[in-house]
Amino acid sequence: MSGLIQELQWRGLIHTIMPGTEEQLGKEMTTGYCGFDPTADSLHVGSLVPIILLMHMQRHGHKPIALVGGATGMIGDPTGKSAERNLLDEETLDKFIKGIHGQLERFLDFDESKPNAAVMVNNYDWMKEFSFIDFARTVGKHITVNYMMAKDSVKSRLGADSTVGMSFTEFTYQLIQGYDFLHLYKTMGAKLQFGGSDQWGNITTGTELIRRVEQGEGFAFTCPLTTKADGTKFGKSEGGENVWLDSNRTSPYKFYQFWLNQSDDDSEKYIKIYTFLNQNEIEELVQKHKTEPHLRQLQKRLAEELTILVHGKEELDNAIKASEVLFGKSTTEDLKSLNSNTFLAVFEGVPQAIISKEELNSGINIIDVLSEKSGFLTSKSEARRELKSNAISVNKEKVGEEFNLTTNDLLSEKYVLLQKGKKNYFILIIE
Ligand SMILES: N[C@@H](Cc1ccc(O)cc1)C(=O)O
Repeated sequence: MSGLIQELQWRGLIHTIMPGTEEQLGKEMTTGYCGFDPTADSLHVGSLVPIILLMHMQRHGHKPIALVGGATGMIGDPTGKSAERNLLDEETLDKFIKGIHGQLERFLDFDESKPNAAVMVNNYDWMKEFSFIDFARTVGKHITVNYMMAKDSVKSRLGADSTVGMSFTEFTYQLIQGYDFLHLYKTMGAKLQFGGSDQWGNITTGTELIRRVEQGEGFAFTCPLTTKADGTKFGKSEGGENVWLDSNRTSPYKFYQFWLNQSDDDSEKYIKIYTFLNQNEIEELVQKHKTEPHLRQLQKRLAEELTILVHGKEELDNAIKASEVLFGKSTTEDLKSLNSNTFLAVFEGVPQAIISKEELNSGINIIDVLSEKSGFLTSKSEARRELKSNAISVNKEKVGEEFNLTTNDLLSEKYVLLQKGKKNYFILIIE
């Protein structure tokens, strides 16, 4: 039961903590919650820390509630935003809620026979029947505008340097999140809320409401927002795209690579934050890493643990296999085992040409394939020369001048991988 805060502290997961929170957690099984607004149909790596916090809670015997913000998603959290956001339409929101719900489910234990079974709620369920008049009378009356205006999320939009101002809609956001905490306190006995450090303002509006309406006490802590040693933004791939938890948006291979590419400094910090390895295991790993940094053991372990956590063991194995394909240690069989998404992710940026299926049916000689059909090599004579010197592979297998490419050579029924020497790749897409 106890020890949760201590553990979060050495992992670097505590930013601010409300007095009494550690005592509360040491005293009894505590119900605590964290909310996720549906701003896309998938969560991205930025949401992993709150998810992991929910998991730590449950591992320490407390009861986690994951809240999906169906109602708050309709308003839009102004926290950290310098300008008013566009409202999402209901159909889009519905899709987003479903996506996020399905993802959160995977990380927690919902087995109701256990006292600390996780629970998933959607704040739309209690907000949808709340009339404006009721809300204004029963919630709004307890919080002054002066109090609300003192929050950073509001202050930054009222100052002289803000040209955009803030709508009444976004201004009310903190009251809705605050009411969630009050509602969960009353109906499910939730005494704790946590989130990223930027959520402190919204969370304390909740503890304030609990105090004023119920004469009760709510507790809270926040975790630091993940930063990178080089100052760039955490959560983007090499190409600058978001790294999502949904494998259709970010392939497990890319996800694996994202963690593998972290710097030494960052991975030393992240291994504590993002994995469940204990202090001894981590210290040992860090020591090993310091003596042989070129082996990138920290990065590898980080990438392994997270890929398993988010995508499972099978996808981790695929991701490792895919990573080896690019570095030449793999066979045709390994290449064939990649699914189409992973194949494209591994060979992202490799030049491509399209060939029609009919043409391939009767077979095309490799010299033509390499030269005029693809443009991979500049001429037939260059193709002959490279083939003679044994430099050309098709799907990782060396071929000679007599080789004919046919539909039997397709990977994922669609691709052929051409290679000259070690590192020059070319992809044929057959349509
Ligand atoms: N405001 C939180 C999400 C949230 C919504 C409702 C809550 O009750 C709690 C948290 C965020 O943007 O990350």
